[in-house]
Amino acid sequence: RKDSIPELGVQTFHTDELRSLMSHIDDWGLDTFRIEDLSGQRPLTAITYKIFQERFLLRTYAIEPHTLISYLLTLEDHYQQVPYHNKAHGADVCQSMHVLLNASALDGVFTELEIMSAIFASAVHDVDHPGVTNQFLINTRNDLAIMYNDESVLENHHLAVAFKLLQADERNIFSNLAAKQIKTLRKMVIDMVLATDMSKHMKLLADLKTMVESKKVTGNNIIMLESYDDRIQVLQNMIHCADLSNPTKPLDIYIKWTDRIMEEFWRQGDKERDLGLEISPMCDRHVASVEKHQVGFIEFIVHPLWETWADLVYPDASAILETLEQNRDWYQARLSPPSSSSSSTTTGNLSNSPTNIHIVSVH
Ligand SMILES: COc1ccc(C2=NN(C(C)C)C(=O)[C@@H]3CC=CC[C@H]23)cc1C#CC(=O)NCc1ccccc1
Ligand SMILES: [Mg+2]
Ligand SMILES: [Zn+2]
Repeated sequence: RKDSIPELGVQTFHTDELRSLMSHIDDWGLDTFRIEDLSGQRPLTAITYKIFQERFLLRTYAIEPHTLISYLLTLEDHYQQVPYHNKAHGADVCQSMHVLLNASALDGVFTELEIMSAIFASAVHDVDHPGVTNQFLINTRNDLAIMYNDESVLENHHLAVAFKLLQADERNIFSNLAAKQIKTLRKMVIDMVLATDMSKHMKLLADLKTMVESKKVTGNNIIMLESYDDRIQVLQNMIHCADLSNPTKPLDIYIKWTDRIMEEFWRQGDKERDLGLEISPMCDRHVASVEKHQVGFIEFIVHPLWETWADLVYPDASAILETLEQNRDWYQARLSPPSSSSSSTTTGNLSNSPTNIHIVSVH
């Protein structure tokens, strides 16, 4: 008996509205929060199912719809209910990767298997995230740090959980792939998820810059990638860009992600305070994070990465880079102290949490 699968993969009382939203699956800035509400709290299943359908991956790899739904629902249930690194973030990175793969500079560059690997890696990349950093797990001698010898502890765990869930027959979406295809997919997914460890950021960016400098394109400006190393390096930077895409989204969406990550950082700070540990940067909710932190994330991490990505796929990511720069200017305008001293008292007592800044900008 085949349980009939709902049209959009999830049970919802808002079929028309959800269908309409999902028709924008190819657009940058899709409102993942709205999809979370309309999909019965199933944003990851709804979004990933739609992308697999849109790219005909079920047909190409003979994936049974109910096997895919069963895997996605279980994967989604293994994302923890933490403020930021939850199923909505997984869904958001998956949809962002889907859009990045559509860059015209990458037209026909990646194989169907590489594309499915990238979508799958994005959907699983933070599964079972406990809402604390690798350093916190290492400092508290957490079992995960012992298990993975302090090396990319979270990212190794996300991968192990994702592949463990595939072992059940009713969830094995890759059961009809050839052995060699499974081997290739597994290696690429591992390489991509491990690349989302922020400690790899500088090396990833340096190699991307080298690639941009020596960029080879075909007649119609399509990037040429000969070796596995070149291909996986681009895919690793894409999932890294997707993971760092919050500041490139429409401002109201970016602010919501910032509110969530700050709450997650502050809860870690609360744990560190209770444990008598030194409180990590940006994690002390009783200290308005110093301005250098606030713009530091965009100035020193997000913008350099997206500027380089935009170079590689020029002009495909120009609008994204433009939004990032507008958002950065918005934050800076609200963080730099006003010139006259008289008004310093009003902004002085506004803690620099994004919500307050938002209120200031509105009123
Ligand atoms: C969405 O904002 C973010 C989203 C994510 C992260 C991440 N940080 N890191 C490292 C760099 C610490 C990670 O390893 C995380 C795991 C993997 C990838 C990136 C993650 C930071 C921010 C921020 C900020 C940030 O300062 N906003 C500006 C700000 C802060 C306070 C008040 C107002 C504004
Ligand atoms: Mg992660
Ligand atoms: Zn992530």
